[in-house]
Amino acid sequence: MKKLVKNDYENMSSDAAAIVAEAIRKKPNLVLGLATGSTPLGMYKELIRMHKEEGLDFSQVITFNLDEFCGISPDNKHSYRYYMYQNFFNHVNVMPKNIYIPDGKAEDIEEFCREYDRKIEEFGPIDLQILGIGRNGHIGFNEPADRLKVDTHVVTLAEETIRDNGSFFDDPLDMPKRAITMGLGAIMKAKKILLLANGRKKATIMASLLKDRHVTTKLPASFLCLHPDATIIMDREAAGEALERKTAG
Ligand SMILES: N[C@@H]1[C@@H](O)[C@H](O)[C@@H](COP(=O)(O)O)O[C@@H]1O
Repeated sequence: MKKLVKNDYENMSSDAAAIVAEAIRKKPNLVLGLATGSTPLGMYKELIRMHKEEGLDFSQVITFNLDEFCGISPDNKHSYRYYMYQNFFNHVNVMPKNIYIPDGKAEDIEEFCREYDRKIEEFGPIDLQILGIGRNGHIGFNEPADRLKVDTHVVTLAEETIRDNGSFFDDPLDMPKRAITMGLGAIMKAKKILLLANGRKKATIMASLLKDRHVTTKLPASFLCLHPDATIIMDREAAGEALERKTAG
C-alpha cells in the first residue's frame, strides 16, 4: 500500500484529481468508482476545474457510486445521488446513461443489489476506485463486523456512522439507519484504489490502519493492505498520529 502525506486538504485533493485525470486521459472510457462524504469534495471541485479549463473529457467515463441511504428518494437533498449531481455530475460531461448509483428506494432491494453487481461485472472491473474512510474504518458503508460481505448488500449502519452523518440532516433523527453498499468484492477487484483521508478526526483510524498492519473485518479498510495497487493520500492532520507512532515506535 502506497502512502502519500500532503501538507493540506487542497494538496490532497489536487493530487487525487490529477490521478483521476491521468487515468481518464489514458483510458477515456474509464470505469470510475466514486465516493461521497466531505472528503472527496475538493477532488470533485478540482476535476470540474480541469473539465472547464483544460477540457478534461468525461463523455465516455462510466461511474459507479459506492453507496446510498435506504428509504431516501433520489431527489432528497440528503441522498448521495443528489450530492453527486450537485457536487460533480451537473458540472462535467458525464453522460447520464453512464452514471450508476444505488437506488435507496428500490422496490425489490435484494434484486436491485444483484443487478448492481451484474452491471459492475458487465463494465468492470472498476479501473479506479475512490474511497473515503469512516472514523470506524468503514469503506463505502462496509461497517466493522465479524464477517464482511463480498457483494452489494443492505447494511445496518453503525451507531458511530449514524452520529457522524446525522448532523447533515435537518433533524438528526431523520438519518436513515440502513444503506446499500457495494461489498468488498467489487472494491477489491478494482484495478487501482485511491483512499483519501483528511483532518484530525481521521488521525486515530489512520494510525490503526497504517501502524498495526493487521487485516481484520473490524477495520474494513485494512483489506486494502492486500491490494496490489492501493494508494492512500492523506493530509498532515490525518497522518499525524501514524507519523508520531512511527517515530515513537
Ligand atoms: N458512506 C460514506 C463513506 O463512503 C465515506 O467515505 C465516509 C467518510 O465520510 P467523510 O468523508 O464525510 O468523513 O463515510 C460516509 O458515511
